[in-house]
Amino acid sequence: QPPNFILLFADDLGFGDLASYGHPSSLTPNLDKLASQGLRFTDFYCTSPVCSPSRAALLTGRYQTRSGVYPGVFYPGSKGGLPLNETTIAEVLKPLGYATAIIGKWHLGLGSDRMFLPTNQGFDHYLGIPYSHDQGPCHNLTCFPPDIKCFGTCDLGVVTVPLMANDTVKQQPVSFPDLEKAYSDFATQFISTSASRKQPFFLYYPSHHTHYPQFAGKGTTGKSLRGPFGDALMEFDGTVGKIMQALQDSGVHNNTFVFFTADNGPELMRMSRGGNSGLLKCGKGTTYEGGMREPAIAYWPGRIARGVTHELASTLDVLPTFAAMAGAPLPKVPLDGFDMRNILFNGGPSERKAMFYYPVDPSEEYGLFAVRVGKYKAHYYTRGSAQSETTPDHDCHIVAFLKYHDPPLLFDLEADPSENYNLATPDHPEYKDVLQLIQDVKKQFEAGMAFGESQVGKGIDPALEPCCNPNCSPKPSCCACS
Ligand SMILES: O=[N+]([O-])c1ccc(O)c(OS(=O)(=O)O)c1
Ligand SMILES: [Mg+2]
Repeated sequence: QPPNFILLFADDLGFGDLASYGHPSSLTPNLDKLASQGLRFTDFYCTSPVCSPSRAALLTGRYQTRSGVYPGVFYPGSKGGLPLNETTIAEVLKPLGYATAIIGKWHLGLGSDRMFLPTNQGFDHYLGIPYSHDQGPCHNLTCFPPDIKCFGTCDLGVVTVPLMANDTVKQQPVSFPDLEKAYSDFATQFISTSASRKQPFFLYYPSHHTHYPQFAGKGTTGKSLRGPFGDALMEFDGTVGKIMQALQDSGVHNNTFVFFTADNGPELMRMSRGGNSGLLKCGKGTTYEGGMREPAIAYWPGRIARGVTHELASTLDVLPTFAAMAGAPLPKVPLDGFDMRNILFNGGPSERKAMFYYPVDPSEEYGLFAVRVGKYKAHYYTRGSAQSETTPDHDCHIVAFLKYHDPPLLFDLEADPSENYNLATPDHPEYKDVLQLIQDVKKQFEAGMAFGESQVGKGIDPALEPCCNPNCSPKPSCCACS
């Protein structure tokens, strides 16, 4: 019986946000149970410091530069999306008879005729918000019951945030306090239905938590020790617990591989309503470790031994690993991911020897901002980000403009994970060969990188914004159905 797959993907959650990664007040008992009984990664990377590119890489096993999902993120009226000729994990598994479903944040485009939505990308079912939930007016919405409004400002001048069921708008604006229960009900139903049919399944749950503005249902509002951020995180953790319980109740928990990680670093600009990157430098929007290194947990009782691994791994490696476990052929295109089974089942070394860091807006002109080979990381370019503002570290801020480093900054990430002590200085001549090795690896990678046409660069057409009553006027404020 081929294994089932559960892929849990948090939004803007930092390396330091989970209790199992050292946060003192987060309440995440279900994720902590996965961490203590599964394999916890300390050196796991996403491919972009923002959402859409990171999700493209997760679902295709290819850098966002190949699929064209850059620069930045998709908007409600974006014309572009994840090209349909890209093969997603769902499209890899479906031919083997898998039932496939996604609940939560898509953020890989809608486009004309909503052609880029999940039901055209290998997913049988979709229930969720097709982009970030701050990409629509939120000032009048309730984020925490009974009537606490969403904090701060969201995007104005576009439709309010819709809940989609497949390619139909089911609710607009979405009811945030009821949303997570809708997701967990859908997830548990999908699991029990697939199990009763003895059909292998793939459930992808890209949660909106803990992206700004935080929200939660009555189950966790005011219940955490960490304020609104902690309540949202606790709700996400609760859904993870319900999914794990559903696997148990359906008797498939011993034949299901559960993998958890997150899309990019925390939005430090939100201060206590933002995530935390632990001892890593900076956060979202930057190619410092805080923007790209993510919490990650692999769980499969009886097959994956509990423990911690320091092996290098990435969201790029999820597709090849799921394919190998299911016995599915790989897409016949250049892939940037590696099969992680040796790490997972044998506690052995990773096939991945390097990690390549692109900024929010990758270009062929500047190329890679940073490269990690083994324990060493070289920064060729550094730049701060508005999304990593308010921290004491000025390198993270928007005024830290693009800076070219020759020689590159060099850090030993085992001795100095916070990237404090640059080794590429005249009084460290012993690192010359390390720098040369990294330079060679960078050159080889970039020689094989062919940039696909920018999908985000295709621009925006307000008529493409999802509206539940399309003939209404005036747009976009008339798009509302309960
Ligand atoms: O980079 N951005 O311009 C951007 C815009 C809106 C978001 O909601 C966002 O957050 S993200 O979607 O989680 O990356 C990022
Ligand atoms: Mg995000």
